[in-house]
Amino acid sequence: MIHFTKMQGAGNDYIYVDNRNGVVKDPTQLSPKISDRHFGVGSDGLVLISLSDKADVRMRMFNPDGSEAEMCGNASRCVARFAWERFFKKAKDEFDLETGAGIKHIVIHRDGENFKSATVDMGAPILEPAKIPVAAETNKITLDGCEFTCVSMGNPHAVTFVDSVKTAPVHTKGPDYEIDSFFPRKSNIEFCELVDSTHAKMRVWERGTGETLACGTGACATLVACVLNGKTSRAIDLELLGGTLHIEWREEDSHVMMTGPAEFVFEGTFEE
Ligand SMILES: N[C@H](CCC[C@H](N)C(=O)O)C(=O)O
Repeated sequence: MIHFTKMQGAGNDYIYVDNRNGVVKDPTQLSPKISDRHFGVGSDGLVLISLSDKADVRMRMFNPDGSEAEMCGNASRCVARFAWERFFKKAKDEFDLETGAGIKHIVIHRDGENFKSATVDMGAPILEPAKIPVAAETNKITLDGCEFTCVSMGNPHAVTFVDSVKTAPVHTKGPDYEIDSFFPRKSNIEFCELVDSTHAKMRVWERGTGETLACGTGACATLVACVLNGKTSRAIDLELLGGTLHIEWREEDSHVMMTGPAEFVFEGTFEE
């Protein structure tokens, strides 16, 4: 019997398990079962929360196909709120989170005793093709005649610009692009529609998942692609199907800052 907490960040919903006592033995097996929206609890994946010897708290994120992602932006805000309320009892508003893509600094924005939002320092984007990874000389590739800008936020992303996210081929092309031979570790695929220099919209086909209502790392990768292609300023509000994230790519240290919501939905127990 596993006690879990369902949370969502901009509609990207995960199952969170306090795994400080190691109750989850095999997350690659558990994630597909518990994430199934008909035979399980239903979610975009499974997140294990535990203590860390390098930071204040640790997270590991598993896609519904059982694969582990190096980093997960929306989940990092939800883990931040979970730890802020349940581990730290709201005693500290800044702390560090250990992830598969390194230590991330968290700032909780509160209104008195109430959570408002969280800002995650997502670190610097990785643009070197071999480290994204993308099998190309540069981080710009052409797939199906469309140009993609490839960016890693610890996990791989490929961003293309479309006239309208409504008509973007998320489901018709996303699955093929995800596993294209350009991407040795597959890729998350983002379709971005520009609004103006400080606003854009994005839909995403996520590696190991399918379309989600939001992707935090994908939002960061999208902002980086917008700036690299001269499309927007370095700070934008990015509208996703499930909500809006504020993303800024700082000049001084090249870190990408992501701010957005994190909500509890329900508690439950799951028979493995
Ligand atoms: N939704 C997550 C990204 C999960 C990425 C995962 N699908 C991968 O394999 O990289 C986010 O908010 O960043």
